[in-house]
Amino acid sequence: MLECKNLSCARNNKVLFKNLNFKAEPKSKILITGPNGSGKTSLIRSLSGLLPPVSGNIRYYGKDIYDDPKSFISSMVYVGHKNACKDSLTIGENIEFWARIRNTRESVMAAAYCLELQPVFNIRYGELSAGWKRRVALARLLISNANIWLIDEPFCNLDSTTCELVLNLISIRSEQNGTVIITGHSSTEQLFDFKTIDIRDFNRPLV
Ligand SMILES: Nc1ncnc2c1ncn2[C@@H]1O[C@H](COP(=O)(O)OP(=O)(O)OP(=O)(O)O)[C@@H](O)[C@H]1O
Repeated sequence: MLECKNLSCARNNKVLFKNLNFKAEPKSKILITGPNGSGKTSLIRSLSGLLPPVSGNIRYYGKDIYDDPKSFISSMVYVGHKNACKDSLTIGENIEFWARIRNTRESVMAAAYCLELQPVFNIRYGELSAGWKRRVALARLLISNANIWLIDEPFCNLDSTTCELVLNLISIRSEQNGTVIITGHSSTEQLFDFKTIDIRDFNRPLV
């Protein structure tokens, strides 16, 4: 279980949120929401171990993730705003690159299949449209074997059919004892079964 206790975050001396508490159990899906600039990306980066909070802590099964980052990192996968792919490599080569890091090369074709990437598998990433690029980035989730998926705006640039596809993959991950935390600007009908954390509920000034 991932647990945030009294989490506070500031950027450029501006408090984004304060005393944020939540528990993310296995088999859960959580949506972090709020307006532009409210701190959704900052929160999900904190949860991924990339942005230490100003105060409070994030524990994974009781251990502070910033005390033992190595063991936490192997349990989670983070897909940020940026797709983190190389333009000059093909889709297959990009996915294989991540799979080598995770030691999961056998899952490359399955990941490509789940995200229906076969038609572009041998095309260079730099030549793809924004939506296809996002699909490639999301393949990182599937080659990770991680229990916790942290995804910053997963549906950015995706058409409605692909959104459905990704929502299905998220549901399967959570049903298989996973925890999926995503960010988005608002809750929609499609996300009705996500628990929502609205950053605005925690953005009172620090005193
Ligand atoms: N690397 C950074 N250095 C300094 N300040 C930053 C940095 N990244 C973000 N900020 C500031 O932190 C605040 C929150 O940004 P953040 O990206 O977390 O918000 P957000 O809710 O995800 O926004 P959006 O919906 O626009 O993506 C903003 O005021 C932003 O300017």
